[in-house]
Amino acid sequence: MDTVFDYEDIQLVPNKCIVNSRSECDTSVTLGKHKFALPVVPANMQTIIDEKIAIQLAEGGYFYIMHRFNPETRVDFIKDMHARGLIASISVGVKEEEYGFVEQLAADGLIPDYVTIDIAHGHSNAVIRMIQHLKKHLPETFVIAGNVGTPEAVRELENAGADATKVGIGPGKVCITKIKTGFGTGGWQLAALRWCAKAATKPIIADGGIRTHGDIAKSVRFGASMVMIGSLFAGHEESPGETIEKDGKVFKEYFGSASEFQKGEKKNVEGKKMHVEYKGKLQDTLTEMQQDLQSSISYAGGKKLEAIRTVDYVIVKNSIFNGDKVY
Ligand SMILES: NC(=O)C1=CN([C@@H]2O[C@H](COP(=O)(O)OP(=O)(O)OC[C@H]3O[C@@H](n4cnc5c(N)ncnc54)[C@H](OP(=O)(O)O)[C@@H]3O)[C@@H](O)[C@H]2O)C=CC1
Ligand SMILES: Nc1nc2c(ncn2[C@@H]2O[C@H](COP(=O)(O)O)[C@@H](O)[C@H]2O)c(=O)[nH]1
Repeated sequence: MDTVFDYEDIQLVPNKCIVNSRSECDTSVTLGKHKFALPVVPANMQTIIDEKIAIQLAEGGYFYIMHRFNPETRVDFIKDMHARGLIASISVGVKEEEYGFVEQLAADGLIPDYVTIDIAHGHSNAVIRMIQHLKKHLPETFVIAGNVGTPEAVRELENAGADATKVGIGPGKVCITKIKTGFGTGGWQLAALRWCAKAATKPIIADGGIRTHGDIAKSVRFGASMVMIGSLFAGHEESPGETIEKDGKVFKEYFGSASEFQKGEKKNVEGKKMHVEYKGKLQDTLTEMQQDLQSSISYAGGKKLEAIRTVDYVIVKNSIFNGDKVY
């Protein structure tokens, strides 16, 4: 591993513009059999997505991944999404009961379009076994496996049959893995993404650490096909979770999937809870993200997302904000 860096340390270098308007730039991306409006997916966390948001995103042409924390609702969720003519994209864990769940889906002919194996330490035999189980019983389903932070892990999960791997251990806003265990890609997520992308032969989803819309373009430059985002999607009108008022300002809760609040117990806690300022409508954020990414594509000197993948970059080591606050 050579030089490491993170989102803050990088600036992309502009190329000559070839469009007359940023609206000419196409931010769409294909993952598996479907095309989506943005290379962005809200995190599969309980304070980020619920059934209503999943429908809103799918109807709007955005990718989504439903979380796995109400396991008993997943069958009806798949049926409902398919009845509406929408993609069904769910998450699973690796505990014993999940094997039976996958077999039941296959027996009932309920085939999710996407299944994400959502585990903290994805470079494990438990995840490899689940990939193989999914591929055996649901061969048509696109399987996303994670999370990992090394090229070895990407190769092993791809070889086991994963259609995409999710990279990011510890860079999340409500993550405390890096502090509690000393491990992860926190602080060097962008470099880890580049390292993993060099080994990957299938799509990579960069997960965690996105703090500004420009970080999406940087992720694409360093090899991501899709970017998973939690904190920037927290705090919207539609966001699940408690709303509080403090000093005349409205906040909404955002908690980690490995937090005490999610688990209901203080065991192997690797996540925390925070309150984020109310952000208004989710669609407004998605629209702004799309406009910013269209602008990124224009600076890359192209009309499509692919233009970003080859731009030059410089390492500026934590100086790009120059004391400015972004949000
Ligand atoms: N992206 C990230 O950086 C991180 C994300 N998370 C999120 O938190 C949620 C909970 O994750 P997770 O605890 O994996 O899920 P689960 O609580 O469902 O645990 C899955 C299984 O893996 C075992 N397990 C968990 N961590 C380890 C480990 N480090 N080594 C060996 N076995 C392990 C668990 O056993 P046991 O509990 O007995 O060890 C359990 O049997 C997920 O949504 C995940 O995405 C959590 C931490 C980091
Ligand atoms: N270490 C932990 N990571 C977590 C936990 N819950 C979720 N996550 C990861 O964070 C990203 C979102 O990151 P953000 O910077 O965009 O907010 C999410 O997709 C998970 O991979 C947790 O409890 N601990």
